[in-house]
Amino acid sequence: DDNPSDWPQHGRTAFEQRFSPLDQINTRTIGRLGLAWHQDFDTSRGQEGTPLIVDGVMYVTTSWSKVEALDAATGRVLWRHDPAVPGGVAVRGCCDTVNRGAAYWDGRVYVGTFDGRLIALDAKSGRLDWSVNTIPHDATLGDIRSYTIDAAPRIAKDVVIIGNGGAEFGARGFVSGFDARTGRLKWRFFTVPAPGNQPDHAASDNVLSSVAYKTWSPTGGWTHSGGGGTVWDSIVYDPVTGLVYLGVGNGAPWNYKFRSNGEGDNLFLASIVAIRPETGEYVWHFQETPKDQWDFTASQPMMVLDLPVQGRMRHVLVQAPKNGFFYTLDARTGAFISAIPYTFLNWAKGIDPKTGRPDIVPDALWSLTGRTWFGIPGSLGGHNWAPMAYSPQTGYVYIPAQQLPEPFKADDHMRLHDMGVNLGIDMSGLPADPKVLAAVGKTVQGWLLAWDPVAGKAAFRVQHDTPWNGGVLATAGGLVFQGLATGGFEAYDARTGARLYHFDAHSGIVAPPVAYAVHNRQYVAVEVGWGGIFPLMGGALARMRNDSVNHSRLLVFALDGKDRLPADSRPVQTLADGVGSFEPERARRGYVSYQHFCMACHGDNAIAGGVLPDLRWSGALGSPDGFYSIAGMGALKNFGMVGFSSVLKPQEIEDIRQFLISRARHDAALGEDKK
Ligand SMILES: O=C(O)c1cc(C(=O)O)c2c(n1)C(=O)C(=O)c1cc(C(=O)O)[nH]c1-2
Ligand SMILES: [Ca+2]
Repeated sequence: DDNPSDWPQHGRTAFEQRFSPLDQINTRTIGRLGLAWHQDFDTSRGQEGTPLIVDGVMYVTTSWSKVEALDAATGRVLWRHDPAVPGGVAVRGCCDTVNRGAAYWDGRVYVGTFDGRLIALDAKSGRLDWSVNTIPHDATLGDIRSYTIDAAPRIAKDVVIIGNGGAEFGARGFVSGFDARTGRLKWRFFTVPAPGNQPDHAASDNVLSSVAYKTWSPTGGWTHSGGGGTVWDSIVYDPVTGLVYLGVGNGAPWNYKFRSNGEGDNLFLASIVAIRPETGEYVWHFQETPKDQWDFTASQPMMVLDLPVQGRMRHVLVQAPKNGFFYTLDARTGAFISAIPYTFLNWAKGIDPKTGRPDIVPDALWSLTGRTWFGIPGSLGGHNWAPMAYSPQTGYVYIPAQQLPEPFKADDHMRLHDMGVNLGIDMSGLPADPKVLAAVGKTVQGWLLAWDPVAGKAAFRVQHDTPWNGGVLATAGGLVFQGLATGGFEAYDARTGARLYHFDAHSGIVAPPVAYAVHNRQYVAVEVGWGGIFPLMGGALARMRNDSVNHSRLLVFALDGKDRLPADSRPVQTLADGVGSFEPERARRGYVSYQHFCMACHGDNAIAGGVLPDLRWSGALGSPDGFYSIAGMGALKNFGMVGFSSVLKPQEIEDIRQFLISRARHDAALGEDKK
């Protein structure tokens, strides 16, 4: 914390509290806050990056893992680096081609690329120092299917640590540690055992065979799908304990019965695992959600705090994972301290106060009951990846919390596909009936939640219009900053939640703001760009009370800032001329294929959330051949839209086109176009 002007690490300091000690912008001066400068990005997909600021230079990462170095006072571009991620890789990621940020260490900038590389750039020139493939195609990795990187690397003791995503498709989670100078692999830690419990010659060998393997059915589907457990976002290095904490993700596939024959807790899924940065050696683990079948990742951002617990100061690790409980663990030992619901949840009756193990509601085990479970939280969690912040002034943790219920029902004909997601869940989404949508819409909520981690309860909640809001920044000016899904950039009084500032950013914000200073002038910067999984997949829910589109840019605020954004523009979408007709039976079949292969990006039931094309209004709908050239043959592959001819027959792709026409005609009749 020697350098209050900088934001040199992902969560500013190693403890990742996202608190800036700067106070020039404060509850008294906030009325003078204005846009100082902005800078457009050259991509129009989700922006989730945390900018780093070191000695007056800002390092930002954008969608497709691109990197820019800017003069942090003026926005002048110093260098740009495009790692040229092939467009077709987009389809290997569940959740947009986002990137959450770089790591800086000793004159180098480290970035994980969406296609699985870790690159080290010279911080002065942007020149590539080294590049390694973190996902080697060797036998130890089990089924190599869908590994992508969107998380920020972390640095601990001269080791760069990075994981990956992919558990919605099929992946076996692991993290790797590379020598920060040379890029040489030092160790690898797998989070899930090898299919036959054979050694990987990795740091995880002992603990996997002695502890984890017996928590899996030896004949479960995981032996083909990899089991999941991807470390796709949070990794925290704690210099006080010398440990690295890994936030481990969900099971692959989600369906626990298919995955593990309905047996065992499936370690280390949905767990926090502590390892040593020098060797990758296992130290402790804590499983938050045994038998995961709700995508209840423990990969949500973690932070380290020193807090009084029953009158005694403890060095703790806290997390508000998807499953709805706020966890406090002893950082050195992993010992369970508490887990308290931070949002409404219905999957567990409570938590064993000694062990921290949840008492799971039997009906919630949808893969075993065969019945539909209306789960709260749903798979997007009570809190997803958007970072929380802590203010030592108030003692509150500020959580971008949400409520997004979801029906879970087993797919009785589960088989593993080569393309598209592999969840083992019935993929039907919401009906198009506006009455049903309105009813479901009422359950969909978003808040800025000020959580008192000592008292174990909410201090206050700021109600937002929608879920999927941005990450949070707390500052010594007594302020909390957050961007919103609906495009507002807001500042709140950290004590009361009173809104003190609003700026219309013209596009949903999901990224977390940062604060820094150059020449004694304080700035607050945030990446703008609606995206991530919710607007891609969310369908009607993502459009509820929100017409956000993606305009990707960096906004930088300061006192007396005078810059302005160009006029807002939203595309006008109408039924394409000559869109043609459809056969109801073909459209019905097309719906099933659409939900399986297209929905994850273009939205549930063909309603897109403002980032990727809404296919109801696609100009390609009128031409069977044109549509096939894109959806079958991959004419738009360089933009991230691959062809599906290897998994869908031409007539199945034509069924999808007819389904989209049926949806366009239905919704145009409801007056849904032109929005
Ligand atoms: O299981 C995984 O491997 C994995 C990866 C990712 C990712 O890499 O972004 C997400 C998720 N899961 C996930 O469950 C999730 O809700 C999610 C949201 C986002 C996002 O960036 O908006 N990514 C991911
Ligand atoms: Ca997941």
